[in-house]
Amino acid sequence: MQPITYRIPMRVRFRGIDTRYGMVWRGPAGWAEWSPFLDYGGAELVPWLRAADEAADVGWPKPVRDRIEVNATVPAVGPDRAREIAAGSGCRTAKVKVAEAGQTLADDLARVEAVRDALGPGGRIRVDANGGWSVAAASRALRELDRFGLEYAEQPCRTVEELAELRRSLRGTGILIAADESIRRAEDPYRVAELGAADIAVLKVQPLGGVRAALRIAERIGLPVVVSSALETSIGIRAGVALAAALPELPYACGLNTVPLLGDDLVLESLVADRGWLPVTELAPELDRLDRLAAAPEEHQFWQARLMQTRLLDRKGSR
Ligand SMILES: O=C(O)CCC(=O)c1ccccc1C(=O)O
Ligand SMILES: [Mg+2]
Repeated sequence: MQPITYRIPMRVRFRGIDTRYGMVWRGPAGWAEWSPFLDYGGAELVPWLRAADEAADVGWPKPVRDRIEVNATVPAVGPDRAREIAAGSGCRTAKVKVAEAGQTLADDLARVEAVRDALGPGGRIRVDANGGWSVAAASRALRELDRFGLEYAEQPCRTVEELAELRRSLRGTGILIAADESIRRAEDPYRVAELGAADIAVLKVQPLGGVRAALRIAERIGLPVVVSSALETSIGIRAGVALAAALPELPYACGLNTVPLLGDDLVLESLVADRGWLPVTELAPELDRLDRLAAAPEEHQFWQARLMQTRLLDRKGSR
């Protein structure tokens, strides 16, 4: 079938995005989503396309579990909204965005404190700085935030070298480091492990080229893995669920509960956590939702051209 372009407003602005766009189509094996962010381009889009082709043409590897524990995702909002999101999610684990441009450590401390209050002492809190801190700023901020008990800090600094330096400086504090951008936007995802830059690897299906490609990285990287979303609709989240379901070990909750950040969804039974868990089940878009959420004709034309260019790059690269 011809790919359809969707357009879904975000409920909360996230990563500078307030409208999410992407394409979905059905192939012999099932439904696929291709939704590279608009700030990605060129050859960077090829793995995102391979992930969609896998979903449409091949389907999922064999699952070893039938449900996936997930974290609530708390954007860089004020403490009251943060408390509501964490408490309302039903999850035992929350991931809190920190180091947002224009905000201060005091904002991060208030947000994390509110989330600790919502989850209680048995809850787990991880923070994600998206590379927003220098080594010195991260070292100070993480020690202060750890008053509220941190499970780990995701991408506290931008580069692999900085992560390695920070991780050495935090030795003895028990604060763990997870790498996200240093894996998904890196030439070489294994440098993180080679340089001792992280304790945990965050893996996302679309930027890494599909479920099987991510499984191979998980196997080689030798670190515990957290599967996380790229803000997809339930169709794309299903691929993350397939990866999480197929990993031999899954010691941490996954970052796959991001459908609540979208204002709408393409399926009727959305992949939204029920008491902290996502089921491993099949799903398909509803035709009237595809109609209602269809992007404007000029937006669809842009995405068709983007898809065609990426297919050409994919063929060139694999020759
Ligand atoms: O991990 C989660 O809880 C949600 C996924 C998430 O945070 C995310 C979603 C889209 C783009 C980047 C990120 C990120 O982890 O930085
Ligand atoms: Mg991240």
